[in-house]
Amino acid sequence: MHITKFTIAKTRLLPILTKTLSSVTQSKAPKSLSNRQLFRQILPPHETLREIEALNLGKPRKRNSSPFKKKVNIIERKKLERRLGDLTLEQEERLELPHLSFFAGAKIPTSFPPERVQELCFVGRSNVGKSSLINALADTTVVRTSDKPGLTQQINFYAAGNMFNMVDMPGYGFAYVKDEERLKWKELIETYISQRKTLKRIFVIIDARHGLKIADKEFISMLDRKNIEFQIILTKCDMVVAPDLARRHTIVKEQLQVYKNAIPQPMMVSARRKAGIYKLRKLLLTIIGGLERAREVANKKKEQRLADINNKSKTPLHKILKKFTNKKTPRYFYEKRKHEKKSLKKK
Ligand SMILES: Nc1nc2c(ncn2[C@@H]2O[C@H](COP(=O)(O)OP(=O)(O)OP(=O)(O)O)[C@@H](O)[C@H]2O)c(=O)[nH]1
Ligand SMILES: [Mg+2]
Repeated sequence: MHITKFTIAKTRLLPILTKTLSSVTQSKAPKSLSNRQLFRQILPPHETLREIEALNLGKPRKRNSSPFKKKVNIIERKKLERRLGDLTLEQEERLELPHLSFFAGAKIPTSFPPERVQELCFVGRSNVGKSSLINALADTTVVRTSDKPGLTQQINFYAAGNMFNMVDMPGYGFAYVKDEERLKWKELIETYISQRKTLKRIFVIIDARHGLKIADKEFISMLDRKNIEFQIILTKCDMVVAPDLARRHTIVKEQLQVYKNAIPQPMMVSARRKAGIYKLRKLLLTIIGGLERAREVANKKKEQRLADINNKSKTPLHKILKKFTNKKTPRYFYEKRKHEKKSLKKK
C-alpha cells in the first residue's frame, strides 16, 4: 500500500470520528468515507448549536445591508429559534474584569513572583491565541501579541487589580525553536503548574479550526498523570462556520472523556470578535470568588450610564442646536428632529 501523509492522518482520525459518529448518530460510519465527509455527518447537540448562535460565535456571515436581506435574516433567525429553542436564553451578563497590568516575567522558576493572590493560567500551542485571549478578557492591549508563533518566551504575570493574576505562558510544541529552548520552556511550564499553590485553574487553549493536536494530547496527558484539573477553551471560533464549530466542540468533548481531570465542558470564544468573552469572564470571576463584586461594579456603571443619558436629554433644545446654528447643516435638522421625536415620546 502507498502510504501518504493523508493516509496517516486518516488512520489517526478515523477511530475518533467513528466513535463520535456512532455515539451521536447511533450508526456505524462506512469506512470508504473521507475524513471531511465523516466530520460533516456528525450531528451536534441542539444546545451547542444554540450557544453558538446566541453568543454570535462561528464565522460571520456576509454582511446583509439591504432591507430585504435584513428581513430574510429575521425570518431565518425565527426558523432557527423554532428548531433550537429560545436564543435569548444564553444572554450574557456584561461583567468587567479589573484593570490589567504586567508585573513580572520569569524565564526560570526562581524568578516566579511570591504567591500572594489567586492565579489563572493560559497555556497552549504557539500562536493559538493565548495572549490575545487575555487581552480580550481584560479589555486591554497590555499583552503583546503577534501573527508569528513564539512571541511569548517567558511566563508573564499580569495583575487584575488586586483581585487575581492572569498568567500568560509560552507556547508548547513550537517547531521553529531549538530543541534545548523548547525543553527549557516545557520544564518551566511544568514546574509552574505543579508547584504553584495559588494556581486556581489551568485553561488549555485550542484552535477551534484544528481541535486537539498531538502536542495538546501530550500536555493534557501530563496534567492528568499529575492529577491537575484543567479546562479546554476553543478559540478563533470566528474562523469556523457555525455547524463545523459545533461538530468540533462535540469531538473535543468526546475526546476529553478519557482524561479524568478534564472539566467536561469546553468553552468557545473568539478573541478577535469578542464573542463568548462575557461568559468566560463570568466563569473566571466565579472561580476567583469575585462575581458579586464585579456585579456591583457593573450595576453602578449601568446606573451611571442611565443617569448620563437622562441628563443629556434634559439639555434644552437651544443649547443642543447652538453648535449648529451658524450654518443650518443637515446635522442641524437631524438634531432638531431627534429632539422633537424624543419630546413627543415623553408626552
Ligand atoms: N481570527 C482570530 N485570530 C486570532 C484570535 N485570537 C488570536 N488571533 C490571532 O492569532 C495570532 C496569534 O495570537 P497570540 O495571542 O499572539 O498567540 P499566542 O498563543 O500568545 O502565541 P505565542 O505567544 O507565540 O505562543 C495573532 O495574529 C492574533 O491576532 C481569534 O479569536 N480570532
Ligand atoms: Mg503569546
